[in-house]
Amino acid sequence: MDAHIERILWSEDQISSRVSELASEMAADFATAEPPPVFVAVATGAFLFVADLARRIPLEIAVDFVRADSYGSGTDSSGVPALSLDLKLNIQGRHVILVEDIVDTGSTLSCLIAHLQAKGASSVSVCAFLDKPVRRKVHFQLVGEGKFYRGFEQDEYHPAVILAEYMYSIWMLMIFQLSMPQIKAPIGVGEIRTDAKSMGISLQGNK
Ligand SMILES: O=P(O)(O)OC[C@H]1O[C@H](OP(=O)(O)OP(=O)(O)O)[C@H](O)[C@@H]1O
Repeated sequence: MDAHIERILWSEDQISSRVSELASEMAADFATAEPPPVFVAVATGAFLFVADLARRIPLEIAVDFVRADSYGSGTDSSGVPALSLDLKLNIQGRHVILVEDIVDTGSTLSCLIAHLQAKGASSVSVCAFLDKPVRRKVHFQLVGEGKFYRGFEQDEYHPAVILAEYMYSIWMLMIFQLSMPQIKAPIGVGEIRTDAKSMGISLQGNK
């Protein structure tokens, strides 16, 4: 295994058989579509995935590419993507299958689906290699009879992320407690006193 790969989620055989299943499912769904559907792959990430699908699907499909860039850094996009590569094919009245490698916040898909609909696609489906529904921020709507074909789903957070978020919550709670002035609030026969130094709460009788 390469040094930069932390862990393997799915083996080559698992991926290969899942791609074949997706191709078979789409072939059955579009068996009678005339003309056959167009694969619109989202550059750059989806180029290998669309090639694998195209080799396995027994239909005379056409392939084209689009690209939408959202200007951000690291793994979080800035939000609203802008189209930076457009189709060459005319998709007016055609069934389109938008092929993505990863669906994360959903903003890229949302932007591209609207674009394909505006170009006159009769339906827009999505075929994503990997879906991360826990990261979704933008809800995307398929067009016409469009379906969502999903290769794999990654729902869980990485343990390191869960630990980091837990430690952050504890740290924020400690800062909150330390910055609070001492509170003296009577409740019936007793009172609650917060001791900022020990961050404890004690019940004491009224004096
Ligand atoms: O659901 P979203 O939050 O919009 O993110 C998903 C998009 O982000 C990635 O592309 P990226 O912008 O990294 O470009 P690339 O494929 O050229 O690497 C990925 O390939 C998707 O297209």
